[in-house]
Amino acid sequence: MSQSTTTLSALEDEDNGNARRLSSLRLRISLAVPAVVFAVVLAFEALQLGSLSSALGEHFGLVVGLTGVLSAALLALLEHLLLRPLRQLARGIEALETGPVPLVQLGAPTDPLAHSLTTEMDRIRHAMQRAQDSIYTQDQDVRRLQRELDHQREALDSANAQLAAQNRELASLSRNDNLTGLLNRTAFEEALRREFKRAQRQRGLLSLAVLDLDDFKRFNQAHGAQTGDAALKRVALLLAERFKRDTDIVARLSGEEFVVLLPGCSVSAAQGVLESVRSDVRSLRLADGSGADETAGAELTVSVGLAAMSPSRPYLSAQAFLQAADEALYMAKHAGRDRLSMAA
Ligand SMILES: Nc1nc2c(ncn2[C@@H]2O[C@H](COP(=O)(O)OP(=O)(O)OP(=O)(O)O)[C@@H](O)[C@H]2O)c(=O)[nH]1
Repeated sequence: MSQSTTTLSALEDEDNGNARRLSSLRLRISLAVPAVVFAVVLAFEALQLGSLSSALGEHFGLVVGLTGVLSAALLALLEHLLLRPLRQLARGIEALETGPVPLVQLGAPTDPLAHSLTTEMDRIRHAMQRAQDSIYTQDQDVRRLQRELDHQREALDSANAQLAAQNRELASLSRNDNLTGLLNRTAFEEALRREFKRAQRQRGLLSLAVLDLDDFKRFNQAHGAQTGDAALKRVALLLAERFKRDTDIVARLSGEEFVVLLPGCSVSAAQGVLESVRSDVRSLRLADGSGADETAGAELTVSVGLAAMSPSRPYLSAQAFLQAADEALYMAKHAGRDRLSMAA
């Protein structure tokens, strides 16, 4: 059985129950009223005429008559004042669910009570309709707000994604050198601290080379700053190509100074690769913007200071390690440039 059928039959049951209760009420009033009236009349007669038995005997007919008349009057009064308005009220409430309440449904149009009830029912119905409209409007508002919220959430997500991308770019910018794209000094120092600690802990090998282009001031003056920039980029590319293991770190420390950090690399292996890098730099022919053949371009050399850390050659700190490589570079410069010097 469907739910609507069940609801309908429940409503019908309720209507039948109400009708039964109304009939029962009417029956009880019909019995109670004559009994009460009869008792009142008897009491009155007894008071007036002395004893109850003589009163009953002599005025029985009169008492019955009076009781009947009074009962009928009282019943008519109850019907008019109580039962009929109750029925009209019930019908009115039922009618509220379906629409406007017609006057005929509640009673004669001329009946002031029925008219007043109809008016009240209409007012209640209108109030309920307004409340329903208001709930509908609020529901629409909530749905609209929900949609707006969804849009704003999407916009926020997209803004967050953009922000994350910009942050990544910013982080990359703050870790990379603008001209060459290599790691900058900040990123290098971070890596040096990390790799130094690791080598210390694991008693591993760590090689560190500082490379500085020779007489770069003169190079710039002779060929122009643009050619100088191109030379820096070319050397950076060369280093990146030579040191491409995952663990290798190549950075530009400043102007014409580069650094290479090689975890797990022995001093002899590092020395071999760095010597070949030095030779490659000397072989570079950089166009100087004069339009001449590139092979006849500007010549460049590099000096290298190399320090190597191992269990037999420990350093006290990362800073001391870097300083050792710097001192080796100074020696290479002092010895005439275009060479590699080992840290003492
Ligand atoms: N083109 C160019 N030049 C730079 C850049 N950064 C630094 N320089 C120049 O590099 C030159 C470095 O000069 P110095 O410190 O005297 O060193 P050097 O001339 O190479 O001499 P040594 O290092 O002793 O061989 C300066 O003239 C700087 O202007 C850069 O990004 N681009």
